[in-house]
Amino acid sequence: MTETARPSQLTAVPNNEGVDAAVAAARRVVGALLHTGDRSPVEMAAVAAQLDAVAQHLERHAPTREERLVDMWGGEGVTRHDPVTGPENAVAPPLHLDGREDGSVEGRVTLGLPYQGPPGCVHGGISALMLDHTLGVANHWAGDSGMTGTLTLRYHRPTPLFEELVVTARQVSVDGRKIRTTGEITAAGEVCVSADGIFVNKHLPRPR
Ligand SMILES: CCCCCCCC/C=C\CCCCCCCC(=O)SCCNC(=O)CCNC(=O)[C@H](O)C(C)(C)COP(=O)(O)OP(=O)(O)OC[C@H]1O[C@@H](n2cnc3c(N)ncnc32)[C@H](O)[C@@H]1OP(=O)(O)O
Repeated sequence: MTETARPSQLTAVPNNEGVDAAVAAARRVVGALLHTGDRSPVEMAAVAAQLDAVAQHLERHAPTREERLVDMWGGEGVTRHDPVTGPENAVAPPLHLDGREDGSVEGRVTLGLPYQGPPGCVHGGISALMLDHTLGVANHWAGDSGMTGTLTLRYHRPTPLFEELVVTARQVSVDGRKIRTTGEITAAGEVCVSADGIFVNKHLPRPR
């Protein structure tokens, strides 16, 4: 058998239509607003009015929050709305994750200005968010999963914006309800952040 692992998609594939397309446009707006700022000839009051009109239109036609929560947690929809990979979530970078035959998961992402912490670098909380989620998905891929109990991070070097990051995670052990999972973010082959997590096998009921 060769070394080549057959990747398996662990994140919802964007539809490029419907809400996914609107969310992709919204992400672009968030990036463009931050990039443009107030030192430009753009009439921001007009931009604000346009965006408010869009928000009002959406809110008028939205189901109740309870209905939407049931919808979100139905079927295989669980990866469509999370804040890391979800194509329906404008806050998500989004990171795309694949499962590997060796039991690990891997994703690639390039982050822009909305995720900045130190100058030109990724905010540490964003790195923590991506690692928490990726470790959680690695647990699903391995077969035993749970909620994050303790997540320990080591920030080895600043994580660059505008460069491809590789986020990886793997389940290390299962001891009763306690699951140990590790992961890291690398840039150009160098480890920027490493994570060591204890997850506890517990799942909250899905809204019905
Ligand atoms: C295209 C389709 C693809 C399909 C495939 C899709 C796959 C992917 C799908 C979906 C991926 C989703 C990925 C999500 C990832 C993100 C995860 C989160 O963000 S979770 C939110 C943050 N975490 C919380 O809010 C927890 C809050 N805390 C609690 O609820 C409890 O404290 C909990 C559950 C952590 C523990 O409570 P107890 O009562 O169940 O635990 P006790 O019975 O006391 O302890 C059991 C054992 O665990 C240890 N333990 C308990 N708490 C611990 C802790 N906080 N840290 C470490 N160990 C702990 C204890 O020492 C004990 O160990 P001893 O058996 O004695 O050895």
